[in-house]
Parts: sequence; C-alpha cells; structure tokens
Amino acid sequence: MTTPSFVYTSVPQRVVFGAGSLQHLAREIDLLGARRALVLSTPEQRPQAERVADMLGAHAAGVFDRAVMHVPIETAREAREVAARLGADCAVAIGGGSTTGLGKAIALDSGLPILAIPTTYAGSEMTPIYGITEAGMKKTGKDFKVLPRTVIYDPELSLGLPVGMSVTSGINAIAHAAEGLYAVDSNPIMDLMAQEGIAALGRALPAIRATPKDPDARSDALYGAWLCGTVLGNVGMALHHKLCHTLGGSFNLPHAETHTIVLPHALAYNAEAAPQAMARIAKALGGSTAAQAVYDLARDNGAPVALRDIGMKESDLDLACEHALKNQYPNPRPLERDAIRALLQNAWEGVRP
Ligand SMILES: NC(=O)c1ccc[n+]([C@@H]2O[C@H](COP(=O)([O-])OP(=O)(O)OC[C@H]3O[C@@H](n4cnc5c(N)ncnc54)[C@H](O)[C@@H]3O)[C@@H](O)[C@H]2O)c1
Ligand SMILES: O=C(O)CCC(=O)CC(=O)O
Repeated sequence: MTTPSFVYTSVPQRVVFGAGSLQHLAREIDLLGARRALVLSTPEQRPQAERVADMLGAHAAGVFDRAVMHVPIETAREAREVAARLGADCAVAIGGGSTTGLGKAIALDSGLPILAIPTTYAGSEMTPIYGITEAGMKKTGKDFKVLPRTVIYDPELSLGLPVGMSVTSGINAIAHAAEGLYAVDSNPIMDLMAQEGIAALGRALPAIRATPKDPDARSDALYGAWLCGTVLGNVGMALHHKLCHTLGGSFNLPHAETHTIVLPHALAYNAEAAPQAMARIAKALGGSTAAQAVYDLARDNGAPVALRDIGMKESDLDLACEHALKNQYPNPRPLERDAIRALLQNAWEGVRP
C-alpha cells in the first residue's frame, strides 16, 4: 500500500492522563496563568464540581451548575454573565460533552481558557467544534478559541458513569474514529489513533459491563475516548454524523444512543466505497464486517439498537431523510435518496446490517 498525499496540522493542547490525576488540578491552573476559575457542571454533577472548587480554594471564582444538553443560548448567556461578574479568568468544565460545550460557549465569547475534566467518552474536550442551540435550531461551528487548553483525564471520575451510558458514550466515541478513517482529509496519524481508539473501546466496554468499577477498563475506555476525540477534532465527519445531528437536532433524540443505533447502518451504507477503513474497524473490533462488529458490540452490551426504542416515530422517517440530504457532509458514497431512506428504516427497526 502506498502512502497517499496528506496534510497534518498539530495543535498545542496539554493532556494529563491517569488514575488520580485530578490531584494536579492546581498545578495545571497555575500553568495556564489563571487565578480565578469558574467551575462548570450539570446539576447532577454539582458534588463533583464542588469538590473541584474546594481543591482550588481561593482560586475558585464559583460554581455554575446549569449545563444541559446542546447548550441553549439562554444558558450560554447566563454563564457568560456569571463568568464576567465573578471576574473569572478561566473555566473548568467537569462532566460530559454538555458541560464542555458550555465552557466552549463562554470561550467563544470571551476567549477564556478552558480546562476540561471529561467524565464521559463523548470527546468534545479534544475538539475546536462548538454547538449552540437557539430557537430550537442547533448551530455548530469550529473555532480554535474553544479548544480546551488543558485536559485532565482521570478514570476514577468515570467509575460511577452508569453502564448503559458508558456503552453508548463509548460507541459515540467509536463513531468519531470510524468516520475519521474514511474522512476526505484523513491522514496517517489520525488513522493510527482511530484504529487504536476503536480497539481500546472495543475491549473496555464489555469489561465495564461485567465490572462497572474496574479501574483498568475505565482507564482503557478513557484512553480510547481521548484518541477518538482527537480524530473528531482533526478531520471531517461524514454521513453518520450528519444523520445523528439531524435526528438529535430535529427530533430531539438522545445523543449517544442515536450514535449507537445509527453507526452500524451508516457503515453498511459506506462499506463498498471505503473498504480499507471498514477492514481497519473490523480488525480493531475483531468482527467479520465493520457494521456487524459495531452492531454486536452495542447489542451484546445492552445498548439500544432500534430508533423506535428511543422515541423516533416511523412517520418522521421521510422528513429525517429529507433533512439528511440537505447541506450534506462529504461522504465516500454519494447520498442516494432511496438508500438513505432504507438505512433509516433499518435503523428504526434495529435490524442487524
Ligand atoms: N463539540 C464536540 O466536539 C462534541 C463532541 C461530542 C459530543 N458533543 C455534545 O455533547 C453532548 C453530549 O455529551 P455526553 O454524551 O457526554 O452527555 P452529557 O454531557 O449530556 O451527560 C449526560 C448526563 O450524564 C451525566 N454524567 C456525566 N458524567 C457522569 C459520570 N461520570 N457519572 C455519572 N453521571 C455522569 C451528566 O451530568 C448528564 O446528566 C451533546 O450535546 C453533543 O452534541 C460535542
Ligand atoms: O454538538 C456539537 O457540539 C457537535 C457534535 C459533534 O460534531 C460530535 C458528535 O456528534 O458526537
């Protein structure tokens, strides 16, 4: 196999990884040159946010605990006002993609540096991509101002992530790497990270299901999430992410579950157009085809495999298909209306591809 032409841009970002690495928080805030950190979380993760604020002592400006899915503009405005009023010079986001997303909304407006402490596998902490929802419409964009400057990955903080969320969040991460392997702007470094990330999560998710507090499995999963998130941040996504953004944005379906259900079908759709990528995904997961390996990983670990089971109405599939065909993301196989409609039907029914 010859190496194709590629462009690779590396971005400065500091990653501190390991069990117990939260202990380095004060050092990392100091290295950022910050003195007053606003700690962000969801309401459910307020206790973890308070622990972080306690660790920062006089360097904590306060806790803002109102992060919610998809970053409503009203929440973003409120958080920006609180940050300005408290004189914060940095945001510490502890939680999943929703909390990191709120930090990004603040950074987009103010340039405040973000220190992210991820507790799911969504991967937002490694990307310059932001999403903000206004009047029911989610807009996404890319700006390096929002890329967290420092990320502390401490697997101990994800020990309590419920098994169901761990599995779907892990497959959300696998989706970034899978699409990275057939991205129009892929490169060999991202391919290596993608295959390694998929393999790490493929090992970790069954182990987490068997023993949710297994520290090695949690560490492996977070390592995979880091790699897959890096791929998401560096190369463009395709049909699968377009479908999930459509289903999540227009039909209000839950993010990680939607990724989990749609991915096998998006991979089946692209299989013949991206054979090398499929071979790498299948190899990483130890399956015969990429699509079946992802489907089996989800089904065997108790995740939903049908859109009808997470609130999608069959009568909305035609509309979802129309939305998916608009403002298309680059994809290895051209988008064909009938085949996309069939893909959505299969995902709705939950058939094994
Ligand atoms: N911009 C990007 O690059 C990017 C990438 C991936 C996802 N996202 C966005 O992130 C959002 C989804 O993020 P998510 O899937 O991480 O879910 P989330 O952040 O919405 O978290 C879901 C729930 O799990 C809780 N939770 C998180 N970690 C926990 C833990 N360790 N223990 C117990 N509960 C925990 C949260 O408090 C929340 O209640 C979506 O809006 C998605 O669009 C953005
Ligand atoms: O909602 C965002 O911030 C963008 C989400 C994204 O591109 C990754 C995903 O769908 O998991």
